[in-house]
Amino acid sequence: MSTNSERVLPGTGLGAAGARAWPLRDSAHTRALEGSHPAGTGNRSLMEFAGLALARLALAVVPHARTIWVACGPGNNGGDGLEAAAHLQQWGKQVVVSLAHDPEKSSTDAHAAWLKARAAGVSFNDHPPEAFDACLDALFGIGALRPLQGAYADWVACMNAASTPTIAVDLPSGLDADTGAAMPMHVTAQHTLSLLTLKPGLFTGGGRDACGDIWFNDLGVQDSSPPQALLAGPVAITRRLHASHKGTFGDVCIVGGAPGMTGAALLAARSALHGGAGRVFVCPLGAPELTLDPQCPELMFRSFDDLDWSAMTLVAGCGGGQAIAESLPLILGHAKQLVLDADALNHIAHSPVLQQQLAQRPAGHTVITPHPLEAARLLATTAAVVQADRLGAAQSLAERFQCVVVLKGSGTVIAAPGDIPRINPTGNAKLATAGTGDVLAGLVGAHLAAGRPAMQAACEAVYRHGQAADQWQGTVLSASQLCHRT
Ligand SMILES: NC(=O)C1=CN([C@@H]2O[C@H](COP(=O)(O)OP(=O)(O)OC[C@H]3O[C@@H](n4cnc5c(N)ncnc54)[C@H](O)[C@@H]3O)[C@@H](O)[C@H]2O)[C@@H](O)CC1
Ligand SMILES: [K+]
Repeated sequence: MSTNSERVLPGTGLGAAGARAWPLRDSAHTRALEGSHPAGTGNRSLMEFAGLALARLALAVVPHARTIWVACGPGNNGGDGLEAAAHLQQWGKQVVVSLAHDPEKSSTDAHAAWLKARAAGVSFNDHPPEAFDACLDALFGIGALRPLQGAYADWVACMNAASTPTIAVDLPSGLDADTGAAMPMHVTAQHTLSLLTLKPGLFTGGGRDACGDIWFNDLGVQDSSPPQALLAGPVAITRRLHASHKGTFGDVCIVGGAPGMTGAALLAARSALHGGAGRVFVCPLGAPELTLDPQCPELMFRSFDDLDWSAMTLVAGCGGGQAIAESLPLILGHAKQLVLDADALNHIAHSPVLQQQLAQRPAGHTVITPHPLEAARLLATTAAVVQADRLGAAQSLAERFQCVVVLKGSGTVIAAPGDIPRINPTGNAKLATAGTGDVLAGLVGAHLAAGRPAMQAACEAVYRHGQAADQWQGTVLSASQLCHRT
């Protein structure tokens, strides 16, 4: 095995350069994998490999650190920290370890690591050193069970307040490995080294903000079993045939824009056009007099009742307000390919009849793009419940409504019935502004119109949408600027 770890993603706001499709595995699978390799590879335990990989990463990312504080918890996460502490001390660092448990009661491996750290000359102190150049958060990994209290909470506060970097062992303490839900008290690290498996919780919910740069070391254990989720990889550039015409890339029709919300429909339409659709029609429900978008004269304006949209990809919602409600039965019943966003989803959430219509649409032709509150309305729950398990919520929606679901937010989740959910690695907080959701809906429409299967269309559009924000140099990105970049 290599003790060099691989960087999977840089911290938030730094783009997803170099990202590729990684398998993500939950803690139950990780424990089963650990159980099938109790002795690691060769004659070293997995913990010994983990400790060496951690110490090497620390040397690589904080090479000039002299004093390193290692905060160790009572389980094997703490054992990893003790192994790393022994190496770093032997390599000339001044290592201070804090423990709040009796090491005589640790697991066999963690006890052996404690003896090694003592033999190496590591200092032990039950409170953090007055000054330290870097810290290893080895408090809790996949075994964190309850909110952190007492000394553990104090140590987390100390790490988070320090101006020096924290490297989280396996995952930041207080973050749920499977869901990315962060406890009120959790570590905010600059680097996280995920061990043995890459956990889904690092990439969604509170994960990205808590982890910083995400690194991975498989500890020499190869795992070819199906993952519980996938990190979505970059979009392949598709070659457009020379012998193409505007019909080749499909027609998109945007239905939305209730009075005062015409801009939402225009944003979706411009985005579909710049996203590669052959022709884009707009049905602005609140502004029938509108016949031209001067900034995008390619768009064609029609009344919804007069347009033959039966062979088009429809994008419905986009500032549709109350006006979209009366068209939804027709749209759900007859649209060939369909993207449902915002107000369309809110109306569906309130109507069992529309819900049934949605679930009965032909498989593989519908994408819904809810944010957490819209997802909560559809699931008859709260946004907090959705955010506590974003993967689970997206998969439930996909199964219940038999469609592809794009659950927006930090680490957008894309789920389809019977498929492995994807977590998107691109995007940043510049997207947290009005209209970016309309841009995404239009872009999904363009990818569907180009003939992509619904899951692929959704994954590609979400990746490109986030990538455009990652590549944007300014600090503020408006939705209309975003339209042109995707
Ligand atoms: N699973 C694996 O394959 C491997 C695991 N390793 C490490 O071991 C970790 C998992 O070890 P464990 O299962 O021992 O779990 P943890 O080390 O995450 O913690 C579990 C221990 O903490 C206690 N605990 C949980 N929440 C607490 C709280 N709020 N306050 C006080 N005590 C609390 C539990 O009672 C238990 O004793 C991984 O995250 C990883 O760092 C590595 O050694 C290598 C391989
Ligand atoms: K940790």
